[in-house]
Amino acid sequence: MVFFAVPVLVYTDSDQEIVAADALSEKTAASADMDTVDTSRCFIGDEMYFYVCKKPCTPSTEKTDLPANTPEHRLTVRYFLITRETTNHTNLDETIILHLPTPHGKLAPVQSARVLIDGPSELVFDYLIPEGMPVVTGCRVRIPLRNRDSTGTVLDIGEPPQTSFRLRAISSLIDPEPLITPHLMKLGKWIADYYVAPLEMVMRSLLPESVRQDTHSEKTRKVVAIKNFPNDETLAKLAKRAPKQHIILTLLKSSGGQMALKDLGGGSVSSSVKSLVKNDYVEMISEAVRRDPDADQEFLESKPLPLNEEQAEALKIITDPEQTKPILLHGVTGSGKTEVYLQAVQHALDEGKTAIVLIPEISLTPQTVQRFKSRFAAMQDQVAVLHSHLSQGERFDEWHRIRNGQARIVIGARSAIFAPLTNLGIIIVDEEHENTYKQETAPRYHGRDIAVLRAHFEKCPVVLGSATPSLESFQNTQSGKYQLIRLTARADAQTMPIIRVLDMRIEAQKQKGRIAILSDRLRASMEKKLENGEQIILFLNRRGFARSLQCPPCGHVCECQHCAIPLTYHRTEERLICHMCGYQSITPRKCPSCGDEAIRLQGYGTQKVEEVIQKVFPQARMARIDADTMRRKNALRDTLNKFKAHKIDIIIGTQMIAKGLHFPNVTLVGILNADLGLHVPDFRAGERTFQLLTQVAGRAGRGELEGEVIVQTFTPHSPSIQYARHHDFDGYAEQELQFRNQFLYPPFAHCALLGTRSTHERRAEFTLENLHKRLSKDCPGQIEIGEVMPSPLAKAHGQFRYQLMLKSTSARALHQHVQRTLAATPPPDDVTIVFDMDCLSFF
Ligand SMILES: Nc1ncnc2c1ncn2[C@@H]1O[C@H](COP(=O)(O)OP(=O)(O)OP(=O)(O)O)[C@@H](O)[C@H]1O
Ligand SMILES: [Zn+2]
Repeated sequence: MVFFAVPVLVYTDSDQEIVAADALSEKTAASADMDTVDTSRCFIGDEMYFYVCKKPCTPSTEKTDLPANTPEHRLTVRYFLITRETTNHTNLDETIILHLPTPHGKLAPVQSARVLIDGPSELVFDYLIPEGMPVVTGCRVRIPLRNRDSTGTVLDIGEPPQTSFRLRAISSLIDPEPLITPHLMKLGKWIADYYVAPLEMVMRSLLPESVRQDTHSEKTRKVVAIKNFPNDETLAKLAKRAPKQHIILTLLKSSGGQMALKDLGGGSVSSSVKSLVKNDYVEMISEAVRRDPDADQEFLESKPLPLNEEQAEALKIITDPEQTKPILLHGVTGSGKTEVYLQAVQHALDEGKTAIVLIPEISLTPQTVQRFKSRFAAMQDQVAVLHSHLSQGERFDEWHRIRNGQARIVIGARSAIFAPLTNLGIIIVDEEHENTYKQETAPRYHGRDIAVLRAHFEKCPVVLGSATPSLESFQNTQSGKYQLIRLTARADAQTMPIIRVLDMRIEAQKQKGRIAILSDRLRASMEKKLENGEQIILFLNRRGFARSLQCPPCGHVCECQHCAIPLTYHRTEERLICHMCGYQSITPRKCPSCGDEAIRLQGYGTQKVEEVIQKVFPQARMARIDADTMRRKNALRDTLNKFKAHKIDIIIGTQMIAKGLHFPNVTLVGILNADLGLHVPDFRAGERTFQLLTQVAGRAGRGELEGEVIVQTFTPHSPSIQYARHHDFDGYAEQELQFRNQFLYPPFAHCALLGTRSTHERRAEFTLENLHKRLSKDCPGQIEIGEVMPSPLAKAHGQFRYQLMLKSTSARALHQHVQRTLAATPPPDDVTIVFDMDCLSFF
C-alpha cells in the first residue's frame, strides 16, 4: 500500500501529549480530524510528529490558526514534516523540515544540539534547543541528564535526529558567547579523528579546566571613590571630629577621586570608610583586576632592528598576501629569526589582526618570552602568555582576555595553539623541530601540525622556524607543500663556532677502559676560558631507561639487522630487543666487532659531572640545570639571569639549556657524551643528535668573542656528528632522508604506537595480542603491523606496558583502521589502551 504523508501541525500540552492536530493543506483538510489520521502509523519521536495518511495530498506552508478554544499556555506548536510520495514511510532521508510560525508569531526553527557531556565517559546526546535560545556550536550549556543537571559543550547543531524516544531540551546557556570559535571546533573534531582520541578529551585541551568549570571567576578588588565631596565647612568639622575620615577624603581627592581600599590602608581604615559611605561622601566599588603572571617583571620597550638583506627578504615573503603555503624558516643559530618573527607579528597587528607564537616549552625559553614582552612593552595588556605554571586563576584571566579581544598576541607552549583568538593574522612556531610540541598524553596531537592546520582553516600565514628543521617539515619543502626561506649567516656578522670532535675511544685507552667524563682537551680548554673570565656551558644529554650496549675501545653498538636502530638491553629477560620490529638476540659477553670484553652499558648523569667539575675546578662558580634542580617555579629564569650577569662561570645542563639562549660571553660549549642520544632505539636518534649538537653549539660565540665547541664521542665517524661539525644541514638531511626512505620511516610513512597498560602483566599482553590479531584481519594493504613486545619502559607507575608499532604510507588508512578495530574490541576494565599517531617517542 502506498502511504502519503500529511503535513500536520500538532498541538501538545505541557506533558507533550497530543491534544490536537491540524492538517496544513486545504485539500486534505478532512484529515485534520484525528480520526482520519492513521495514528497507528505515527512516528512520534520526541519532537517529530509524522502522520501518515492514505490519501494523496499537497502540502502547503500556509499558516493555520490555532483552535480558538484551546488555552494558549497549554499549547506547544511543533513543526511538521512533509515527505514526498513514498512507498517506504520510514525513509526519512528526504524529509524537509519547514519552520512554522509559533503562536507568538515568531519563526521557530526546530533544531537540536549535539552535546558533549562533561565527564570522563565521553557521552554525546542530542538536546532540543528551546525557542529563542541563541545556542551555537561551541557554546557551553546546562542540560538534564537522567535525573540530575549536567553541563556540556555543543558540538553541532542541526535538524533533530529521528529517535524513538523523546528529546529533552537544553536548560540554559552557561556563557552568552561560545567559548570555542567555529574554527577551533573544526580543529577539535579533526584532532579527535586523526589521533583517535575521544572528543571529550580533545575538548579538555581546547578549553582549560578553569574556564570550563564556571567556578572560577574574575578577581576583584575594592575601590573607594568619592561620591559627594563635602563642602569646606563639613570638611573642617570632620578634620576635628574624625581626622581619619578627613585624611581619607583628602587622599582620594588628590589621587583623582578614587583609590584601592588596600592602598588606603585596608582593614585599618575600614570603619572610617564605612562611616564615609554611610554619609554618602564616598562609595565602594568592586573592580575586576587581572592576575598578571609577570607582574613582578618590568619590560623595557625594544625597538625593531633594521633587518639585514636575508631577514628583509624573509619578512617580505611571510607578509606577502599571495603567499598561501606554510613557510619553513630555516635560519642558522643566531641568524635573527626572532627579529623576523617580531616584525611579522607587528605586521599582523598593524593590519588589525591577532597572532599566536608557539615556543617549545615556556619555562625553558624565558628569553624568547622576554624578547616578545619587551618588543610589545607599549601594549603589554595585549600580550597574553599561556603556560603550565599559571595558576587556575591566572589561566582563567588570560583566557578570557583572549576570548574577549583584549589580548591580541598569545605566546605559549603547544596548547596555546587553541587560544580562542579571532581574526588571526599569523601563527609562528619557533623551534619547530622540538619534540615538546607533541603531547605525550591523549589527545596526542602535534602542536606544529595543528598550527599548520589552524592556519589553513583561518587562512593566515604560518611560519615554522628552526636552525635544524625536522625532516618532516624539510621534506614538505622539497615536495613543494611548504615554502622554504633561509637565513644563512649570523645576524651580527659573527662567524659560526668551531666544532672539535674528540674521539673518546682514545681517551678510554688512556684511562684503561674506564669511561672518562672530561677529556684532557676539554679540561685544558675550560681552564683557559676560566682564566680569561669567559663562560662555559657543559651539556649532557642523559636518557634514563633505554640503554644500548656500547664497546668503549671500538665504539661498536649492537643494532637490529632489519631496522638499523640500536637494540635495547632488557634486564629482566637478559636480552637485546629491537623496538621497531621485536627482533631479539642474546646479550654478547664480548664485543661482536673487536672481541673486547669491556662492552658495557653507558651511563653517568649530570650530578656525577657536577661532582667531577667541582673537584677539578674548585674555584669556579657553577650551576646545574636539569629536571631535578629546576623544580621551583622561575628557578630556570633566575639561574639564567644569574648566568647572564656573570655570577656563574659554568652551567652543567641537559636539554633544558639547548634552546634559544643568547649569552654573548659564552665561548666554550662542551658536549660530554654525544653518543647518549645517538644510540637509543629510535630511528630519529641521529636526527635528534644532529639537532642537539647544532643547537647547543649555537650557544657558543654569540658575542664579540669567538666560540669553541668540543664534542666528546665514541663514534666520531657518525654522520650526525660529522655534518653538525660542518654546519651542514642540507648534507645531513640528504643522507638521512635516504635512510628514512629505504626503511620506510617518516617522513615517507606514518608511524604509530599502539600500547596496553595494566597492573596485570598477562592481561596487558593478551589484550594487545588480541588487538594484533584483529588488526591483522582485513588489514588495508598499506599498513605494516609489528609484533607485540614489552615497552622499553616495561613497567611504570605500577603498570606493565606492552606495545606494537604500526607503519603506513597512508595516515588515513592507519588511523581509520585502528579506530574501527578499537571500537569493535573494547579492552577489559583493568587494561588501558594507548594510541600514539605519528609517535615521536617509542617508550
Ligand atoms: N638585523 C639585525 N641587526 C643586528 N642585530 C640583529 C639583527 N637581527 C638579530 N640581531 C641580533 O642577533 C642576535 C641573534 O638573533 P636571534 O636570537 O634572533 O637569532 P635566532 O635565529 O633566533 O637564534 P637561535 O636560533 O639561536 O635562537 C640577537 O642578539 C639579535 O638581537
Ligand atoms: Zn628491528
